Amino acid sequence: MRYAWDLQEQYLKDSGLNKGLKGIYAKYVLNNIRKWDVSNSDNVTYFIANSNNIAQKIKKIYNRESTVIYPPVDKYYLLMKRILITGAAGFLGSHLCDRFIKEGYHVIGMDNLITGDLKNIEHLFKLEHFEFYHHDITKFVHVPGELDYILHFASPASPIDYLKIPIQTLKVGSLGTHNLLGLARVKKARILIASTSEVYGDPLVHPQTEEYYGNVNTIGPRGVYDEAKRFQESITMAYHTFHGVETRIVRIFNTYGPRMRLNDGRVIPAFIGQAIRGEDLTIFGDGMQTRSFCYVDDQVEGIFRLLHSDYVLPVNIGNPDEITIKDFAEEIIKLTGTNQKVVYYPLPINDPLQRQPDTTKAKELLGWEAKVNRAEGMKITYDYFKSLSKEELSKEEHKDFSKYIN
Ligand SMILES: O=c1ccn([C@@H]2O[C@H](COP(=O)(O)OP(=O)(O)O[C@H]3OC[C@@H](O)[C@H](O)[C@H]3O)[C@@H](O)[C@H]2O)c(=O)[nH]1
Repeated sequence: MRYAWDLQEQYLKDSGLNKGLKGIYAKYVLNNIRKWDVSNSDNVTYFIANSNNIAQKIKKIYNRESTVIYPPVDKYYLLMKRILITGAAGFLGSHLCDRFIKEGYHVIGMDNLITGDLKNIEHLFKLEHFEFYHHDITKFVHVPGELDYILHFASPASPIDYLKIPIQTLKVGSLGTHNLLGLARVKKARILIASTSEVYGDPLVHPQTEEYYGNVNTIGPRGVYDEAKRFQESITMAYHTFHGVETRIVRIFNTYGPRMRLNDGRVIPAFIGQAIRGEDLTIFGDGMQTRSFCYVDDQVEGIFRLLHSDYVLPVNIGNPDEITIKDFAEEIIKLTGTNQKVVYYPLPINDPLQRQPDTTKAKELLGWEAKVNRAEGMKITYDYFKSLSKEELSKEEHKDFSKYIN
Protein backbone atom coordinates (compact mmCIF):
# COMPACT_ATOMS: atom_id res chain seq x y z
CA MET A 1 0.00 0.00 0.00
CA ARG A 2 2.91 2.27 0.68
CA TYR A 3 3.46 2.61 -3.06
CA ALA A 4 -0.11 3.68 -3.61
CA TRP A 5 -0.05 6.42 -0.95
CA ASP A 6 3.48 7.53 -0.42
CA LEU A 7 5.93 9.00 -2.94
CA GLN A 8 3.68 7.83 -5.75
CA GLU A 9 5.22 10.11 -8.37
CA GLN A 10 8.73 8.98 -7.46
CA TYR A 11 7.88 5.28 -7.70
CA LEU A 12 6.08 5.72 -11.02
CA LYS A 13 9.02 7.68 -12.41
CA ASP A 14 11.56 5.08 -11.27
CA SER A 15 9.57 2.28 -12.92
CA GLY A 16 8.95 4.26 -16.15
CA LEU A 17 5.17 4.49 -15.56
CA ASN A 18 4.89 8.28 -15.27
CA LYS A 19 3.96 9.10 -18.88
CA GLY A 20 1.98 8.00 -21.90
CA LEU A 21 -0.90 5.53 -21.93
CA LYS A 22 0.81 3.28 -19.37
CA GLY A 23 1.11 6.24 -16.99
CA ILE A 24 -2.59 7.11 -17.30
CA TYR A 25 -3.54 3.50 -16.66
CA ALA A 26 -1.19 3.17 -13.64
CA LYS A 27 -2.70 6.29 -12.04
CA TYR A 28 -6.23 5.02 -12.69
CA VAL A 29 -5.42 1.66 -11.01
CA LEU A 30 -3.72 3.34 -8.03
CA ASN A 31 -6.69 5.61 -7.51
CA ASN A 32 -9.00 2.61 -7.29
CA ILE A 33 -6.61 0.84 -4.92
CA ARG A 34 -6.63 3.85 -2.60
CA LYS A 35 -10.44 3.99 -2.57
CA TRP A 36 -10.57 0.27 -1.79
CA ASP A 37 -7.97 0.70 0.98
CA VAL A 38 -9.89 3.55 2.69
CA SER A 39 -13.19 1.65 2.53
CA ASN A 40 -11.50 -1.38 4.13
CA SER A 41 -9.87 0.58 6.92
CA ASP A 42 -13.22 0.56 8.78
CA ASN A 43 -12.74 -3.16 9.37
CA VAL A 44 -9.47 -2.62 11.25
CA THR A 45 -9.89 -2.90 15.05
CA TYR A 46 -6.58 -1.37 16.16
CA PHE A 47 -3.92 0.51 14.26
CA ILE A 48 -0.31 0.09 15.35
CA ALA A 49 2.39 2.35 13.92
CA ASN A 50 6.13 1.83 14.19
CA SER A 51 6.84 5.59 14.43
CA ASN A 52 5.06 8.92 15.03
CA ASN A 53 5.48 9.72 11.39
CA ILE A 54 3.48 6.64 10.37
CA ALA A 55 0.86 7.43 13.07
CA GLN A 56 0.34 10.86 11.48
CA LYS A 57 -0.07 9.28 8.06
CA ILE A 58 -2.66 6.83 9.41
CA LYS A 59 -4.55 9.75 10.92
CA LYS A 60 -4.42 11.73 7.65
CA ILE A 61 -5.43 8.90 5.34
CA TYR A 62 -7.81 6.78 7.45
CA ASN A 63 -8.72 9.39 10.09
CA ARG A 64 -7.95 6.83 12.83
CA GLU A 65 -5.81 6.95 15.96
CA SER A 66 -2.96 4.47 16.33
CA THR A 67 -0.62 3.24 19.04
CA VAL A 68 3.05 3.76 18.37
CA ILE A 69 5.24 0.77 19.24
CA TYR A 70 8.88 1.24 18.38
CA PRO A 71 10.40 -2.03 17.22
CA PRO A 72 13.33 -3.09 19.43
CA VAL A 73 15.64 -3.42 16.47
CA ASP A 74 19.34 -3.03 17.04
CA LYS A 75 20.25 -2.29 13.42
CA TYR A 76 23.95 -2.57 14.08
CA TYR A 77 23.46 -6.01 15.61
CA LEU A 78 21.44 -7.20 12.61
CA LEU A 79 24.15 -6.10 10.24
CA MET A 80 26.88 -7.80 12.24
CA LYS A 81 28.32 -11.04 10.92
CA ARG A 82 28.56 -13.87 13.45
CA ILE A 83 31.66 -16.04 13.47
CA LEU A 84 32.53 -19.14 15.52
CA ILE A 85 36.26 -19.60 16.20
CA THR A 86 37.35 -22.94 17.64
CA GLY A 87 40.66 -23.06 19.48
CA ALA A 88 39.89 -19.47 20.47
CA ALA A 89 42.10 -19.53 23.58
CA GLY A 90 45.11 -20.81 21.63
CA PHE A 91 47.87 -18.84 20.00
CA LEU A 92 46.42 -18.39 16.50
CA GLY A 93 42.78 -18.61 17.63
CA SER A 94 43.16 -15.73 20.06
CA HIS A 95 44.77 -13.49 17.43
CA LEU A 96 41.93 -14.35 15.06
CA CYS A 97 39.37 -13.40 17.75
CA ASP A 98 41.11 -10.02 18.07
CA ARG A 99 41.11 -9.46 14.33
CA PHE A 100 37.46 -10.33 13.78
CA ILE A 101 36.36 -8.22 16.75
CA LYS A 102 38.33 -5.34 15.23
CA GLU A 103 36.56 -5.90 11.90
CA GLY A 104 33.16 -5.54 13.60
CA TYR A 105 32.11 -9.21 13.83
CA HIS A 106 30.23 -10.88 16.67
CA VAL A 107 32.78 -13.48 17.77
CA ILE A 108 31.90 -16.73 19.50
CA GLY A 109 35.04 -18.38 20.84
CA MET A 110 35.15 -22.09 21.71
CA ASP A 111 37.94 -24.04 23.40
CA ASN A 112 38.32 -27.04 25.71
CA LEU A 113 41.41 -25.37 27.25
CA ILE A 114 43.64 -28.46 27.05
CA THR A 115 46.40 -26.58 25.25
CA GLY A 116 44.75 -23.14 25.09
CA ASP A 117 44.78 -20.59 27.90
CA LEU A 118 42.04 -18.15 28.92
CA LYS A 119 44.76 -15.58 29.55
CA ASN A 120 45.02 -15.14 25.77
CA ILE A 121 41.43 -13.91 25.47
CA GLU A 122 40.59 -12.51 28.88
CA HIS A 123 40.77 -8.96 27.50
CA LEU A 124 37.80 -9.84 25.24
CA PHE A 125 35.38 -11.03 27.93
CA LYS A 126 34.18 -7.53 28.76
CA LEU A 127 33.13 -6.90 25.15
CA GLU A 128 29.48 -7.03 24.18
CA HIS A 129 30.23 -8.83 20.95
CA PHE A 130 32.39 -11.62 22.31
CA GLU A 131 31.12 -14.87 23.82
CA PHE A 132 33.02 -17.90 24.99
CA TYR A 133 31.98 -21.55 25.22
CA HIS A 134 34.15 -23.96 27.19
CA HIS A 135 33.49 -27.00 25.02
CA ASP A 136 35.27 -29.97 23.47
CA ILE A 137 34.36 -29.98 19.78
CA THR A 138 34.84 -33.73 19.47
CA LYS A 139 31.42 -33.83 21.19
CA PHE A 140 28.29 -32.54 19.40
CA VAL A 141 28.61 -28.79 18.86
CA HIS A 142 25.58 -26.58 19.41
CA VAL A 143 25.61 -22.83 18.86
CA PRO A 144 22.28 -20.98 19.20
CA GLY A 145 21.33 -18.44 16.54
CA GLU A 146 22.72 -17.76 13.13
CA LEU A 147 26.30 -18.21 12.04
CA ASP A 148 27.90 -16.68 8.96
CA TYR A 149 31.39 -18.11 9.35
CA ILE A 150 33.28 -20.83 11.21
CA LEU A 151 37.06 -20.89 11.67
CA HIS A 152 38.24 -24.30 12.85
CA PHE A 153 41.53 -23.77 14.70
CA ALA A 154 41.21 -26.21 17.58
CA SER A 155 44.12 -28.68 17.76
CA PRO A 156 47.33 -29.25 19.63
CA ALA A 157 49.98 -27.64 17.39
CA SER A 158 53.30 -28.49 18.95
CA PRO A 159 54.98 -31.82 18.16
CA ILE A 160 55.50 -32.50 21.88
CA ASP A 161 51.81 -31.81 22.58
CA TYR A 162 50.58 -34.19 19.96
CA LEU A 163 53.02 -36.87 20.99
CA LYS A 164 51.65 -36.66 24.53
CA ILE A 165 47.96 -36.51 23.57
CA PRO A 166 47.91 -38.45 20.28
CA ILE A 167 44.33 -39.68 20.48
CA GLN A 168 42.90 -36.25 21.32
CA THR A 169 44.92 -34.87 18.39
CA LEU A 170 43.41 -37.42 16.01
CA LYS A 171 39.91 -36.86 17.39
CA VAL A 172 39.91 -33.08 17.13
CA GLY A 173 41.09 -33.23 13.51
CA SER A 174 38.58 -35.92 12.53
CA LEU A 175 35.50 -36.02 14.82
CA GLY A 176 35.85 -32.33 15.67
CA THR A 177 36.03 -31.35 12.01
CA HIS A 178 33.06 -33.58 11.19
CA ASN A 179 30.95 -31.87 13.89
CA LEU A 180 31.88 -28.42 12.63
CA LEU A 181 31.16 -29.28 9.00
CA GLY A 182 27.75 -30.52 10.12
CA LEU A 183 27.22 -27.25 11.97
CA ALA A 184 28.32 -25.24 8.91
CA ARG A 185 25.85 -27.19 6.82
CA VAL A 186 22.80 -26.54 9.01
CA LYS A 187 23.74 -22.91 9.61
CA LYS A 188 24.61 -22.35 5.94
CA ALA A 189 27.88 -20.87 7.20
CA ARG A 190 31.18 -20.69 5.36
CA ILE A 191 33.85 -22.73 7.14
CA LEU A 192 37.61 -22.30 6.96
CA ILE A 193 39.73 -25.09 8.41
CA ALA A 194 43.30 -24.74 9.64
CA SER A 195 45.46 -27.24 7.83
CA THR A 196 49.23 -27.28 7.98
CA SER A 197 52.53 -27.64 6.17
CA GLU A 198 52.72 -30.97 8.02
CA VAL A 199 50.42 -32.45 5.34
CA TYR A 200 53.57 -32.44 3.16
CA GLY A 201 55.35 -34.54 5.83
CA ASP A 202 59.11 -34.72 5.27
CA PRO A 203 58.84 -33.16 1.82
CA LEU A 204 60.70 -34.36 -1.23
CA VAL A 205 59.56 -31.34 -3.27
CA HIS A 206 61.07 -28.02 -2.29
CA PRO A 207 59.65 -25.40 -1.87
CA GLN A 208 56.25 -27.00 -1.27
CA THR A 209 53.48 -26.17 -3.73
CA GLU A 210 49.85 -26.96 -3.00
CA GLU A 211 49.93 -29.60 -5.73
CA TYR A 212 52.50 -31.71 -3.87
CA TYR A 213 50.84 -34.76 -2.26
CA GLY A 214 53.39 -35.03 0.53
CA ASN A 215 55.51 -37.67 2.20
CA VAL A 216 53.93 -38.68 5.51
CA ASN A 217 54.62 -41.76 7.62
CA THR A 218 51.09 -42.75 8.65
CA ILE A 219 52.27 -44.90 11.58
CA GLY A 220 55.09 -42.67 12.82
CA PRO A 221 54.66 -40.62 16.01
CA ARG A 222 53.89 -37.43 14.01
CA GLY A 223 51.33 -39.30 11.89
CA VAL A 224 48.62 -38.58 14.48
CA TYR A 225 48.76 -34.88 13.64
CA ASP A 226 49.69 -35.09 9.98
CA GLU A 227 47.05 -37.69 9.12
CA ALA A 228 44.37 -35.97 11.22
CA LYS A 229 45.01 -32.82 9.18
CA ARG A 230 45.04 -34.74 5.90
CA PHE A 231 41.73 -36.40 6.83
CA GLN A 232 40.43 -32.96 7.79
CA GLU A 233 41.18 -31.68 4.29
CA SER A 234 39.51 -34.72 2.69
CA ILE A 235 36.29 -34.52 4.68
CA THR A 236 36.15 -30.77 4.12
CA MET A 237 36.37 -31.23 0.35
CA ALA A 238 33.75 -34.01 0.56
CA TYR A 239 31.32 -31.71 2.40
CA HIS A 240 31.97 -29.11 -0.26
CA THR A 241 31.41 -31.36 -3.26
CA PHE A 242 28.71 -33.60 -1.78
CA HIS A 243 26.72 -31.17 0.39
CA GLY A 244 27.67 -27.86 -1.26
CA VAL A 245 29.08 -26.42 1.99
CA GLU A 246 31.19 -23.31 1.40
CA THR A 247 34.66 -24.35 2.53
CA ARG A 248 38.17 -22.88 2.62
CA ILE A 249 41.44 -24.63 3.51
CA VAL A 250 44.55 -22.80 4.69
CA ARG A 251 47.86 -24.67 4.95
CA ILE A 252 49.70 -22.85 7.70
CA PHE A 253 53.50 -22.86 7.77
CA ASN A 254 55.42 -22.35 11.04
CA THR A 255 53.93 -19.23 12.61
CA TYR A 256 55.16 -17.35 15.67
CA GLY A 257 54.46 -14.31 17.79
CA PRO A 258 53.18 -13.18 21.18
CA ARG A 259 50.97 -15.66 23.11
CA MET A 260 52.85 -18.78 22.03
CA ARG A 261 53.08 -20.98 25.10
CA LEU A 262 56.58 -20.64 26.49
CA ASN A 263 56.72 -24.32 27.38
CA ASP A 264 54.98 -25.72 24.29
CA GLY A 265 58.21 -27.26 23.02
CA ARG A 266 58.31 -25.55 19.64
CA VAL A 267 61.62 -24.13 18.62
CA ILE A 268 60.91 -20.41 19.07
CA PRO A 269 59.51 -20.48 22.62
CA ALA A 270 62.03 -23.20 23.51
CA PHE A 271 65.08 -21.19 22.38
CA ILE A 272 63.85 -17.88 23.80
CA GLY A 273 62.89 -19.47 27.13
CA GLN A 274 66.28 -21.14 27.36
CA ALA A 275 68.11 -17.90 26.54
CA ILE A 276 66.12 -15.90 29.10
CA ARG A 277 66.69 -18.50 31.82
CA GLY A 278 70.39 -18.74 30.95
CA GLU A 279 70.23 -22.36 29.76
CA ASP A 280 71.92 -24.01 26.78
CA LEU A 281 69.94 -23.93 23.53
CA THR A 282 68.84 -27.43 22.54
CA ILE A 283 69.30 -28.16 18.84
CA PHE A 284 67.70 -31.39 17.62
CA GLY A 285 69.73 -33.30 15.01
CA ASP A 286 72.66 -31.53 13.36
CA GLY A 287 70.64 -28.31 13.04
CA MET A 288 70.82 -28.39 9.24
CA GLN A 289 67.05 -28.95 8.92
CA THR A 290 65.26 -25.82 7.71
CA ARG A 291 62.09 -23.95 8.59
CA SER A 292 60.49 -20.71 7.30
CA PHE A 293 58.92 -18.63 10.06
CA CYS A 294 55.89 -16.40 9.52
CA TYR A 295 54.89 -13.60 11.90
CA VAL A 296 51.38 -13.99 13.31
CA ASP A 297 49.95 -10.73 11.93
CA ASP A 298 50.89 -11.80 8.41
CA GLN A 299 49.32 -15.20 8.98
CA VAL A 300 46.07 -13.67 10.27
CA GLU A 301 45.91 -11.31 7.27
CA GLY A 302 46.30 -14.27 4.88
CA ILE A 303 43.56 -16.23 6.66
CA PHE A 304 41.26 -13.20 6.65
CA ARG A 305 41.71 -12.75 2.91
CA LEU A 306 41.28 -16.45 2.14
CA LEU A 307 38.04 -16.64 4.15
CA HIS A 308 36.59 -13.82 2.06
CA SER A 309 37.86 -15.16 -1.26
CA ASP A 310 35.97 -17.58 -3.49
CA TYR A 311 38.81 -20.12 -3.68
CA VAL A 312 37.99 -23.61 -2.44
CA LEU A 313 41.27 -25.53 -2.81
CA PRO A 314 44.07 -25.38 -0.20
CA VAL A 315 46.30 -22.30 -0.06
CA ASN A 316 49.75 -22.12 1.60
CA ILE A 317 50.18 -19.17 3.96
CA GLY A 318 53.71 -18.72 5.26
CA ASN A 319 56.83 -16.63 4.99
CA PRO A 320 59.24 -18.13 2.42
CA ASP A 321 62.35 -16.82 4.21
CA GLU A 322 64.05 -20.16 5.00
CA ILE A 323 66.75 -20.71 7.64
CA THR A 324 68.54 -23.69 9.19
CA ILE A 325 67.79 -24.34 12.86
CA LYS A 326 71.50 -23.97 13.61
CA ASP A 327 71.62 -20.45 12.12
CA PHE A 328 68.38 -19.65 13.86
CA ALA A 329 69.90 -20.57 17.24
CA GLU A 330 72.70 -18.07 16.50
CA GLU A 331 70.10 -15.40 15.68
CA ILE A 332 68.37 -16.00 19.00
CA ILE A 333 71.64 -15.73 20.90
CA LYS A 334 72.30 -12.36 19.21
CA LEU A 335 68.74 -11.14 19.73
CA THR A 336 68.73 -11.96 23.43
CA GLY A 337 72.24 -10.61 23.94
CA THR A 338 73.23 -13.77 25.79
CA ASN A 339 76.23 -16.01 25.30
CA GLN A 340 74.54 -19.36 25.68
CA LYS A 341 76.06 -22.51 24.28
CA VAL A 342 74.15 -24.78 21.93
CA VAL A 343 73.82 -28.47 22.76
CA TYR A 344 72.79 -31.23 20.36
CA TYR A 345 70.06 -33.84 20.92
CA PRO A 346 68.83 -36.57 18.56
CA LEU A 347 66.46 -35.48 15.81
CA PRO A 348 62.86 -36.53 16.61
CA ILE A 349 61.49 -39.32 14.38
CA ASN A 350 60.15 -38.03 11.03
CA ASP A 351 61.13 -34.43 11.82
CA PRO A 352 60.99 -32.80 8.35
CA LEU A 353 64.45 -31.95 7.01
CA GLN A 354 63.32 -28.98 4.95
CA ARG A 355 60.31 -26.69 4.76
CA GLN A 356 59.56 -23.62 2.70
CA PRO A 357 56.19 -22.52 1.35
CA ASP A 358 55.63 -21.74 -2.31
CA THR A 359 53.26 -18.79 -1.89
CA THR A 360 52.55 -18.08 -5.57
CA LYS A 361 48.87 -18.98 -5.12
CA ALA A 362 48.42 -16.69 -2.11
CA LYS A 363 49.98 -13.84 -4.10
CA GLU A 364 47.90 -14.43 -7.22
CA LEU A 365 44.58 -15.23 -5.57
CA LEU A 366 44.65 -13.07 -2.45
CA GLY A 367 47.22 -10.40 -3.27
CA TRP A 368 48.91 -11.57 -0.06
CA GLU A 369 52.54 -11.90 0.90
CA ALA A 370 54.38 -11.83 4.20
CA LYS A 371 55.36 -8.29 5.19
CA VAL A 372 57.05 -8.67 8.59
CA ASN A 373 60.64 -9.86 8.39
CA ARG A 374 62.13 -12.21 10.94
CA ALA A 375 64.18 -9.54 12.72
CA GLU A 376 61.10 -7.35 13.34
CA GLY A 377 58.81 -10.24 14.25
CA MET A 378 61.31 -11.88 16.58
CA LYS A 379 61.95 -8.59 18.37
CA ILE A 380 58.21 -8.22 19.14
CA THR A 381 58.04 -11.87 20.22
CA TYR A 382 61.09 -11.58 22.45
CA ASP A 383 59.63 -8.46 24.11
CA TYR A 384 56.45 -10.41 24.78
CA PHE A 385 58.28 -13.31 26.43
CA LYS A 386 60.36 -10.90 28.48
CA SER A 387 57.16 -9.30 29.80
CA LEU A 388 55.99 -12.60 31.35
CA SER A 389 56.10 -13.05 35.11
CA LYS A 390 59.05 -14.79 36.77
CA GLU A 391 56.77 -17.68 37.62
CA GLU A 392 55.70 -18.12 33.96
CA LEU A 393 59.28 -17.86 32.75
CA SER A 394 60.42 -20.57 35.12
CA LYS A 395 57.92 -23.09 33.73
CA GLU A 396 60.39 -24.94 31.59
CA GLU A 397 58.82 -28.36 32.04
CA HIS A 398 56.27 -29.27 29.45
CA LYS A 399 52.55 -28.93 30.15
CA ASP A 400 51.06 -31.78 32.18
CA PHE A 401 48.21 -33.43 30.28
CA SER A 402 47.77 -36.38 32.66
CA LYS A 403 44.24 -35.41 33.67
CA TYR A 404 43.09 -35.58 30.04
CA ILE A 405 44.47 -39.06 29.41
CA ASN A 406 42.52 -41.97 30.75
O1 LIG B 1 64.20 -27.25 21.32
C1 LIG B 1 64.04 -27.45 20.12
C2 LIG B 1 62.77 -27.52 19.50
C3 LIG B 1 62.69 -27.79 18.14
N1 LIG B 1 63.82 -27.98 17.39
C4 LIG B 1 63.76 -28.23 15.96
O2 LIG B 1 63.28 -27.06 15.33
C5 LIG B 1 62.49 -27.39 14.18
C6 LIG B 1 61.15 -26.71 14.31
O3 LIG B 1 60.45 -27.35 15.35
P1 LIG B 1 59.01 -26.90 15.88
O4 LIG B 1 58.67 -27.84 16.97
O5 LIG B 1 59.02 -25.46 16.19
O6 LIG B 1 58.03 -27.06 14.63
P2 LIG B 1 57.89 -28.14 13.47
O7 LIG B 1 58.18 -27.42 12.23
O8 LIG B 1 58.70 -29.37 13.70
O9 LIG B 1 56.39 -28.54 13.59
C7 LIG B 1 55.38 -27.59 13.36
O10 LIG B 1 55.01 -27.61 12.03
C8 LIG B 1 53.93 -26.87 11.58
C9 LIG B 1 52.75 -26.76 12.50
O11 LIG B 1 51.61 -27.38 12.00
C10 LIG B 1 52.98 -27.16 13.90
O12 LIG B 1 53.01 -25.98 14.63
C11 LIG B 1 54.20 -27.95 14.22
O13 LIG B 1 53.91 -29.28 14.03
C12 LIG B 1 62.43 -28.90 14.16
O14 LIG B 1 63.39 -29.39 13.26
C13 LIG B 1 62.78 -29.34 15.56
O15 LIG B 1 63.37 -30.58 15.63
C14 LIG B 1 65.07 -27.89 17.99
O16 LIG B 1 66.09 -28.03 17.33
N2 LIG B 1 65.14 -27.63 19.33
